[in-house]
Amino acid sequence: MPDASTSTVAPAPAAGRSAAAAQRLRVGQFLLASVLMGAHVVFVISIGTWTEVPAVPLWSWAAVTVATYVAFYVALRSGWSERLRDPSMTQHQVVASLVFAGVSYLFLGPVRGLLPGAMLVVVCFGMFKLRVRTVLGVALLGWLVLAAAVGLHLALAPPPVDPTLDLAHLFAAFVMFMAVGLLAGRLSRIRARLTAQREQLNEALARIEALAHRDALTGLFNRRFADEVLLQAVQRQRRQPHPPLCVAIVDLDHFKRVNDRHGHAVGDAVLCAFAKVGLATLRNTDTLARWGGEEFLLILQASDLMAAELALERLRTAVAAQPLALDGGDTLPYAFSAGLTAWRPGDALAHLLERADRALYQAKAEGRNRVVTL
Ligand SMILES: Nc1nc2c(ncn2[C@@H]2O[C@H](COP(=O)(O)OP(=O)(O)OP(=O)(O)O)[C@@H](O)[C@H]2O)c(=O)[nH]1
Repeated sequence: MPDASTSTVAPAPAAGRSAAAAQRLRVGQFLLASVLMGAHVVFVISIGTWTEVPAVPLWSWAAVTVATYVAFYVALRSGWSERLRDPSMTQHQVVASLVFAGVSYLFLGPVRGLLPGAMLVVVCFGMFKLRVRTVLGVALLGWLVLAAAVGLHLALAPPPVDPTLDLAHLFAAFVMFMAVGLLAGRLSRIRARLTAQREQLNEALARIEALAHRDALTGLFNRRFADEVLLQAVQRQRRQPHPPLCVAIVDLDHFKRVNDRHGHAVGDAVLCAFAKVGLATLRNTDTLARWGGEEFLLILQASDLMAAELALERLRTAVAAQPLALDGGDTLPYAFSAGLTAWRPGDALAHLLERADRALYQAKAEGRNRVVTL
């Protein structure tokens, strides 16, 4: 439905997802991360039980991990996270996951070498959302937790201790984490470029839509848009005749003379001055459009003929009170004639316009600078 007000600009297209869709996406991403973390917890408990890791630290680790994920879920679903700068809590989730994963190095016995790879997946989760510095920061934190777990593992291991494998894990984890951090930098630059391009496209689209509805000279709605508004108003009138609909064709008087005496530029300035006075004088539920040349169409929705006549008289008085200021201090008075009519049951759009046109013709014939109602 076109915007029928005289003063509003065509609305820009919706620029982003709705809040509900964004929330759904956050919860979806969180559930995916939870499934992966859940699988990790099951894996660690299985390996830990199999390798006879003491039950208390193993199950405590699992309980704290699960409780933390439940807390994240509640924070997301309840909307509490909306108060945070990042309502998806990506950074919090990545940090928590890296800490829990890092600690699990202590429980994985002979398969602990798999852990740096699993932690890398967590860091990768962050790189789509977080800034480079943050990704590098959380990756380093994850690595430090892993390093502490490796240190503790070596300290607790019965002698003789061979640290080669564990230090190799640590080295590989450092290289992989930092590499992903650097890749995150590239990704973040691409993301920033895409965001800027999307904003530019949205702005361009809004401008194009506005231009498609507007007359280039006066800034009023153009004939195409007025046609759409009028057609929809007539269709609505057919379904529901009340409140009434009035239409006026407004034509500037002796406009050819203005052009001939003062030049086309002054003629253009008169058209713009009329548009300005019209926008300032009419209600913003009325639609004033340039119909062509020095002719304008005024659609008054929810106005009966008496109200419409008053509106046009108000416009006539305003136009008379504000002649165009010319260079050199002179002023150029101008006036208009208007043919006004109201929609009648059975009227098609063409009937309405034809009656308004006849009324305008009569106004011109009766001496101009007046409103005739038919
Ligand atoms: N400056 C300017 N003139 C325009 C524009 N569009 C149409 N015109 C002029 O408007 C004038 C209209 O002249 P006519 O149709 O003879 O009407 P009029 O002189 O206003 O006479 P009445 O309508 O009978 O009062 C023509 O001279 C057109 O060239 C425009 O965008 N800018």
